[in-house]
Parts: sequence; C-alpha cells; structure tokens
Amino acid sequence: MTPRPHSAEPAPDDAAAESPHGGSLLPPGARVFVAGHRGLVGSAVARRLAAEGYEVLTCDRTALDLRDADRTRRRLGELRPDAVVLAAAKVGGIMANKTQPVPFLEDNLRIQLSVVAGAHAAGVPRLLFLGSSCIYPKHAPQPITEEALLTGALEPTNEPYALAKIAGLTQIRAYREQYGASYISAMPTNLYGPGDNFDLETSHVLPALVRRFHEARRDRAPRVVLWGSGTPRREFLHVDDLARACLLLLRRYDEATPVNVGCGEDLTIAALAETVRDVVGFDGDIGWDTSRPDGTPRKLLDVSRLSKLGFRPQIPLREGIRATYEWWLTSS
Ligand SMILES: NC(=O)C1=CN([C@@H]2O[C@H](COP(=O)(O)OP(=O)(O)OC[C@H]3O[C@@H](n4cnc5c(N)ncnc54)[C@H](OP(=O)(O)O)[C@@H]3O)[C@@H](O)[C@H]2O)C=CC1
Ligand SMILES: C[C@H]1O[C@H](OP(=O)(O)OP(=O)(O)OC[C@H]2O[C@@H](n3cnc4c(=O)[nH]c(N)nc43)[C@H](O)[C@@H]2O)[C@@H](O)[C@@H](O)C1=O
Repeated sequence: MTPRPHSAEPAPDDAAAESPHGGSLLPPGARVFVAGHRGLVGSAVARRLAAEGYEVLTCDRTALDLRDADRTRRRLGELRPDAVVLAAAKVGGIMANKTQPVPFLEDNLRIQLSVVAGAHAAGVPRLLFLGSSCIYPKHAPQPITEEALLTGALEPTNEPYALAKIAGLTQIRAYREQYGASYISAMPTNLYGPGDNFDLETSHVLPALVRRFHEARRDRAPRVVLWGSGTPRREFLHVDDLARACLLLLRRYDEATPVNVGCGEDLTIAALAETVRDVVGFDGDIGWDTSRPDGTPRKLLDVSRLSKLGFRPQIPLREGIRATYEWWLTSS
C-alpha cells in the first residue's frame, strides 16, 4: 500500500471551509442535536462540534429510544435544534449483520423514520444522515462512485442493513423534493477510532484485530486465527477525520446526492492484520478460518465529490491504529 500524502496542514479549501464557523449552512454557535452521541461516530462528531464552538444537544438512549416516533418528535419539538446529525443506528461487523438481520433492518428503519420525520415536524432546518458504503453493489466497479447506487446486487451478509440505509437516503431525497428540506446524506467507508466496539463477535474487523493480537501477546499464544481468507480489501478512515468531513458537509453541501467519505486507499485484510500485529507487538503466527464469511471483495470509495469541497484525510492508518490501541488500553 503506497501511503497517500496526508495533508499535514489543512489544504486552503479545508482551512476556508473548516475555519470555525466558515460557511453559511451551519451558522456560528448553532445548536446541533447529535443522535447516537455515545457511539463511535456520534461521540467524534460531538467532540468536533464542541471544539468549534457549536452547542451540542444530546439525549441518552435510556431517556429516549429513537425508534419511538412520537417521543422523538416531541423531544425534537422541545429542543428545536438548528441541525441534527443522525449517527444513531444498529451497527456491527460482518457476523453481527449475518446473525441479526431483523434489528439491522427494523431498528435502522425505525430510527431513520423517527428522527428525520421528527426533525422536519420540529422545523429543524438542517440534517445530516449517516449511511454506509455497504449500500453499493457487491461487485461495483472500483473505486465506487455515488452513481453506482442500485446498479447491482448487494452483499448478502449485510443486505438488510444496506436496504435500511438505502431507505434512509431515499427518505432524505424525498424530504428535499417534497418540502425543500436542506437535509443531506453522507456514505462513510469503514471507520475506526476511540469509542469503537471491541466485542469479538459483533465488532468490525479493525478493533477485533487489535483485541485479538493484544490478548494473544498477553497470553503468549503462538497463533491468532482470523476470519475469512484475508484477501478482501477494505478502506479505513479514522473517525476524527470523518467528523471533520461531517462538519464540512453541514457547512458547505446542500444537494440530494449522497457524498462518499473515505481516504481514497484500501488494503487487504491480511495486510491490515500485519499492521495491527506490528503495532500491538504480537510475534506469533496468523491463521485464517475460511468457514467465516469474507463479505464484499472490495469497497474502495471514489471521494472526488468530497475532495472538491476541500476535504483531506489527516490521520494515517498506522498512526490511527496505534492511537486507537492506546485509547482501548486506557478505557477497557
Ligand atoms: N462504524 C463504521 O465502520 C461505520 C459506521 N457508519 C454509520 O455511522 C453511524 C454511527 O455508527 P457507529 O458510531 O459506528 O455505531 P455505534 O454502535 O458506535 O453507535 C451507534 C449509536 O446509536 C445509538 N442507538 C442505537 N439504537 C438506538 C436507539 N434505538 N435509540 C437511541 N440511540 C440508539 C447507540 O446508543 P447506545 O450506545 O446507548 O446503545 C450508539 O450511541 C451509523 O449510521 C452507521 O451506519 C457508516 C459507515 C461505517
Ligand atoms: C462498515 C461495514 O462493516 C461491515 O462490513 P465489513 O466491512 O465486511 O465488516 P467487517 O469489518 O466485520 O469485516 C471485514 C472483513 O474482515 C474479515 N475479518 C477477519 N477477522 C475478523 C474479525 O475477527 N472480526 C471481523 N468483524 N471481521 C474479520 C471479515 O471476514 C471480512 O472479510 C458491515 O457492517 C457493513 O454493512 C458495513 O457498512
């Protein structure tokens, strides 16, 4: 993998777009409701918003289940935020998707229907919906452009989740067309960072590898067995880079087309495993359990649309993995 030069400093466009309160679509000091504020994405977006002087509004899941449309609508009517970031969802890795198709479909549909309709009923002028790169066809030409949507069969292991996400971006488009709502969608690639899920059965691959290699080193195990063949390719973006992209989109983007969010480079799961093994310091062997699914062979996003808005990723993968490992060690 030839590392793409990550801008050490934000590019001029980035600086203009990302300078605090730059842009007119998210006014200075705006009050932003972050749905899913305790999650990987929601917590990163909340951190970034606060750092740039916005007021972050949240509601714990114990106080408000966002699948409850009536209570969600009432709460948003009480809060009347200037914007909503919809980062609440039923989320998980390939095995969670494969073994829990019902909540991956139903919970995500319910949350999306509640929050988007509730925001509109409350007169919220701005909303950003987080979809996922899994919305694209299993064998879409790479890198995948936003135009590839619905041009082919989906990856079976996460079809319920993907269809829920496609319904979400369709809902956003419908509110734009029927009501002129300034609501937008982002389609992030695989994400990682502080606040990730490290449960070995339900997590995504990167945190799972960090934990597996850490525990193998701790236990002096001779070998770590990973899932699948190791040949699929994945793109990984640190969640703090995603949060910067979310603010850029909230400030500068107002079109129906979803915007891909990624770093523009991918690697095999085997190469990722070598990197994580090295960062964690495990010196044993790596094996592969091909009874576990590989999933989509590749899903590298075309990020031209986002790049034109001035976004540049800033956290290189190896550095991001090391920082995530250190975060997990201090938080677990
Ligand atoms: N992680 C990734 O690699 C990627 C994620 N995305 C998208 O980003 C968004 C956030 O994902 P991520 O942060 O990783 O997921 P997490 O699981 O880390 O966070 C999801 C959040 O949603 C909350 N939530 C779930 N169900 C409900 C509910 N019924 N009512 C209220 N809150 C609820 C959770 O609350 P609690 O913690 O209390 O359970 C949690 O805070 C999702 O839309 C996902 O599809 C897109 C591409 C890649
Ligand atoms: C973000 C994205 O995330 C999911 O799609 P995914 O990227 O396929 O999921 P994943 O991160 O779990 O796996 C990536 C690859 O990694 C291999 N792999 C090896 N060893 C482990 C392992 O120990 N755990 C996991 N989870 N995977 C492993 C695994 O076999 C597969 O080949 C969906 O939610 C999808 O809907 C979505 O949006």
